[in-house]
Amino acid sequence: MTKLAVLGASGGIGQPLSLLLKLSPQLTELSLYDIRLAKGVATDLSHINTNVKVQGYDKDELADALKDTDLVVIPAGIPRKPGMTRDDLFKINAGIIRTLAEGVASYAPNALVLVISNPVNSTVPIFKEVLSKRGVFNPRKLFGITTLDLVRARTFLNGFETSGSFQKFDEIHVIGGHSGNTIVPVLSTASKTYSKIAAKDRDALIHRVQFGGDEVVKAKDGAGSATLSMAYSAYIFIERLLKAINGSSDEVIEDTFIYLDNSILGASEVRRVFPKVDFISLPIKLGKRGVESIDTSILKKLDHNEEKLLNIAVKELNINIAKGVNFVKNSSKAKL
Ligand SMILES: NC(=O)c1ccc[n+]([C@@H]2O[C@H](COP(=O)([O-])OP(=O)(O)OC[C@H]3O[C@@H](n4cnc5c(N)ncnc54)[C@H](O)[C@@H]3O)[C@@H](O)[C@H]2O)c1
Ligand SMILES: O=C(O)C[C@H](O)C(=O)O
Repeated sequence: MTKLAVLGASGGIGQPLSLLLKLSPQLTELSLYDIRLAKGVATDLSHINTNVKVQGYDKDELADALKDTDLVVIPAGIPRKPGMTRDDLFKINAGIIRTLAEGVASYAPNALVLVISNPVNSTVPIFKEVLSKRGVFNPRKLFGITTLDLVRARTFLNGFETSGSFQKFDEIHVIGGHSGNTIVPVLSTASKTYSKIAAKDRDALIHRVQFGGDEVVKAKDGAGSATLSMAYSAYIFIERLLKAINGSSDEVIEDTFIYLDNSILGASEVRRVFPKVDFISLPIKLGKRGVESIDTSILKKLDHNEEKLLNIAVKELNINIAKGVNFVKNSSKAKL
């Protein structure tokens, strides 16, 4: 029995993600929550003859929506319009995430939590701060979803859009954070494909992965950002995480944004390289408890350019993280 709640289930990401989750062979129950339309989306999906039971919940039913959930995935919040950065979403999304984190702390304190809402570099720290304040933070169970960056890197590197051919993926990762310069594609490990690309094309490829979100925002022309590719990315991450928590004997490693708690194997090694960073996306070994350990071997595999990009990323990341942490600290002070 595995129950998953989607918070923000009626949105551009929430709806296709809920559809994919309704097809999941590893879930038994799906709880759809939104401030609008969740019951409609749930009723629609409930007519599909798969084994996942679906229930919708209205604005004032967060407690019921979260009851007995094993996983909570959060795409609630506003998306970008052309000309905006992800950080511009902070003003509105920070408050939404804080409210939902309070809900999770009260009604699903043991659930695994997967945050999609932007700016991820700040919303995940907000979530952590709220759970910590409430005494229920478990560093093995909180994830920022950065899978879309990896999906883009795999697509652009292999020229899938133009060739349309499906090849076996090269061993690549995307580390750092989830916005512009904080996104660090590690493509040099894909030796066969990457070495064939000329240096100027490599720079263009890296830039395209870092700023791929802008392409979609521009093409949607004010109607939002990536939704379908994001739903796909969240779904593949969730399926991998479910496989790991269900005790798969295969090794499950995924790039995801986590808190570097000292109890996690590999965290102190990352902190030796980047003493100030508290959250970062790296290849994470997943297991029954959620985060098992950090695969730090990636840090030794970077080429000179990737090392340079990671140093730039970490500086910006630290600013984004501090913004999230201070938001919760300052709002707690304001309440005193
Ligand atoms: N992590 C990533 O890689 C990634 C990728 C794409 C988009 N995003 C982010 O995901 C978020 C959602 O994007 P979207 O395109 O689905 O937006 P959307 O506006 O289409 O949907 C957001 C949904 O959240 C709901 N919502 C708002 N406040 C809520 C609350 N307090 N509780 C529950 N639901 C609430 C809205 O009613 C809406 O249905 C944005 O912040 C976007 O930037 C992240
Ligand atoms: O670009 C955005 O604002 C949405 C998302 O973070 C993306 O990478 O597509």
